[in-house]
Amino acid sequence: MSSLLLHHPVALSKPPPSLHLPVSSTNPRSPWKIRFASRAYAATHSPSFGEIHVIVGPMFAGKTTALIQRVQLETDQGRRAAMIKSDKDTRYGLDSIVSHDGFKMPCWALPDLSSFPAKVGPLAYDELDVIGIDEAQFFGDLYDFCRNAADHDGKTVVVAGLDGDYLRRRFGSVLDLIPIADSVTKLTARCGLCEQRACFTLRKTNDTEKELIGGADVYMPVCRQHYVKGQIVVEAARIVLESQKIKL
Ligand SMILES: Nc1ncnc2c1ncn2[C@@H]1O[C@H](COP(=O)(O)OP(=O)(O)O)[C@@H](O)[C@H]1O
Ligand SMILES: Cc1cn([C@H]2C[C@H](O)[C@@H](COP(=O)(O)O)O2)c(=O)[nH]c1=O
Repeated sequence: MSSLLLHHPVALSKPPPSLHLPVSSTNPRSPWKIRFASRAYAATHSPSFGEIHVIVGPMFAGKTTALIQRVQLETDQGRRAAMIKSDKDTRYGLDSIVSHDGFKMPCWALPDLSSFPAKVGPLAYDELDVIGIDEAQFFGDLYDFCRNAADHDGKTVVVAGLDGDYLRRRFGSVLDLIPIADSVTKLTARCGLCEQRACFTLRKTNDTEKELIGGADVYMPVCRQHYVKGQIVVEAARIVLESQKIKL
């Protein structure tokens, strides 16, 4: 399974950690000594810190495409990367992340993120520079995993997921990452009804559970106007169906 660690054919070593030490060259108390000591300390003690980049948006906004492109770019630059997705999403099998346009990348499909280091092997985990996570809304341990990976393990974590569900409520812990993220990107899709910018996902069926795996058969990206109108239509249909059930 180590083939799922994506890497460039030419092995490059990790870049050295950058020095951001507040040493002033005008310090009257032996500036060179302080600067030298600080650099020596940093070289031996400074861990290389990671980063967290979050990509959110409605369905069909291009989140998976952006994640694949970002991780591909990293591997092209010689960094070692692995992709993870939730094993709840079985739409395209479990061995690949696949965008709605058909772009693919091999991945680990896992029930949770904490099992990843053991699954991949501790040595292989240590060597990883970049971890991509798709369908992040489905991971209950998303926050702890990403924080540890970036703060303590020096990983660059790129996370793609839904910020909101079909009722526009927060989805999983994706939003909890914002305070610990280096960057947050909200992508938009095209409204399935008017082609305007779409920020929301409309569920076209009467199902009410929060988690319901599906694609264009169940969901449509919509603008604000069509989200509000669409909710009224779906709710009206639900009431009609409920009343018919009662009569039967
Ligand atoms: N029914 C559809 N509605 C909207 N976009 C679609 C549909 N089917 C395929 N697409 C394509 O899906 C692409 C986005 O795919 P993807 O990166 O998987 O999005 P996300 O991960 O945000 O759901 C769009 O650029 C669009 O070309
Ligand atoms: C809105 C919404 C979506 N889901 C599911 C449907 C899909 O399986 C994924 C999202 O996939 P994508 O890569 O963002 O296209 O999430 C859900 O379970 N509940 C919802 O409310």
